[in-house]
Amino acid sequence: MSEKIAVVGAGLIGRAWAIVFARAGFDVAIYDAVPQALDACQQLLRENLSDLAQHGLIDEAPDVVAARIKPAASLADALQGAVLVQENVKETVEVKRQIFAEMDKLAAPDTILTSSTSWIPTSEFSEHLPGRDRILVAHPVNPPYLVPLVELAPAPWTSKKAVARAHDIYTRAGQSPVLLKKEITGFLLNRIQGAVLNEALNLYENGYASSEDLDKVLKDGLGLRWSFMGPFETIDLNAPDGIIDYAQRYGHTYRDVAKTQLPNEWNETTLKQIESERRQELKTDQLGERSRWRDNRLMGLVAHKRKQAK
Ligand SMILES: NC(=O)C1=CN([C@@H]2O[C@H](COP(=O)(O)OP(=O)(O)OC[C@H]3O[C@@H](n4cnc5c(N)ncnc54)[C@H](O)[C@@H]3O)[C@@H](O)[C@H]2O)C=CC1
Ligand SMILES: O=C(O)[C@@H](O)C(=O)[C@H](O)[C@@H](O)CO
Repeated sequence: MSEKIAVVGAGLIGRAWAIVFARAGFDVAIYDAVPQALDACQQLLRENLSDLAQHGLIDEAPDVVAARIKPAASLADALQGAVLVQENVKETVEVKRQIFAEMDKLAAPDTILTSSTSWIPTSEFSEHLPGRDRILVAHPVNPPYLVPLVELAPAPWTSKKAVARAHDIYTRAGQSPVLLKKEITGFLLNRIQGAVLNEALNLYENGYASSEDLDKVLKDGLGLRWSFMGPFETIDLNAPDGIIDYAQRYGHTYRDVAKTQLPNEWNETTLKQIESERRQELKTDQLGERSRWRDNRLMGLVAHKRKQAK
């Protein structure tokens, strides 16, 4: 009998996690407090699975994978017999505290409870729970069935055994887990993503470049290299004698420039201006279609990387 994963919250990320685990052979129970969300989920799952199959990114027929994903009538039913629960509900600490208190009561003592939260450290929603030693953040990147990074961010009281078991399950599910050695808001990816967005907003707001050109800096520049190399690997190759040589050549300039890189206020005026420029390129009712375009481009990239790796 296959191991069971419970997915709580059948929205954008919950649905995607269901695909990740079902594709890897786990049985998946998916639950949502809003029945309509569960209904919508089934159709969207089939669309995503069909696209993945077209790019050769699932090894079984879409229907076989879809058959492993079963809606649960209650939270208790979803958690029954699960080895791991992936929570994907609203991004507020209050809702996370509430759902983890419920799940801690319902789940078997050895079930690992994880949150997809984008920013909230585990200790902010697990501290007072009896089963806190089996709770940790497992933050995905959207969509996790294409972007395999998952950030494991335990609280100081999360047991090493729970972290090791979570790491094993995500690895077997085809993900690429990284481990935070201590807690920080936003973990690794969103802090780095935030630093890039912060500087892009500053440069836009102060009239240095258009939003279109700032997007090009990533998609026709940094993003190309970073699609197969990280920042340290990149600079290690950008000076004849590697990273130290690079630092000796440019480190002082990065330090000086950093003093001018101030926190951005994300003010409404700037964001509305960028939004209006985006809406000239893409109407609001085209966002869904564009998301599928993004996923198909990502699928092509992932399929290419898989071929390269063989
Ligand atoms: N959207 C994204 O790109 C990413 C989101 N995340 C995180 O994943 C979590 C979910 O995000 P999305 O899927 O985008 O949100 P969403 O709004 O698409 O889905 C949330 C779902 O949870 C359900 N829900 C709310 N309260 C519930 C409860 N008490 N019990 C069961 N179901 C409940 C809602 O009905 C809804 O279907 C958030 O913590 C978010 O920060 C993480 C990485 C990427
Ligand atoms: O970008 C992503 O996929 C993830 O890092 C997320 O957590 C959210 O979408 C993030 O961008 C917003 O918090």
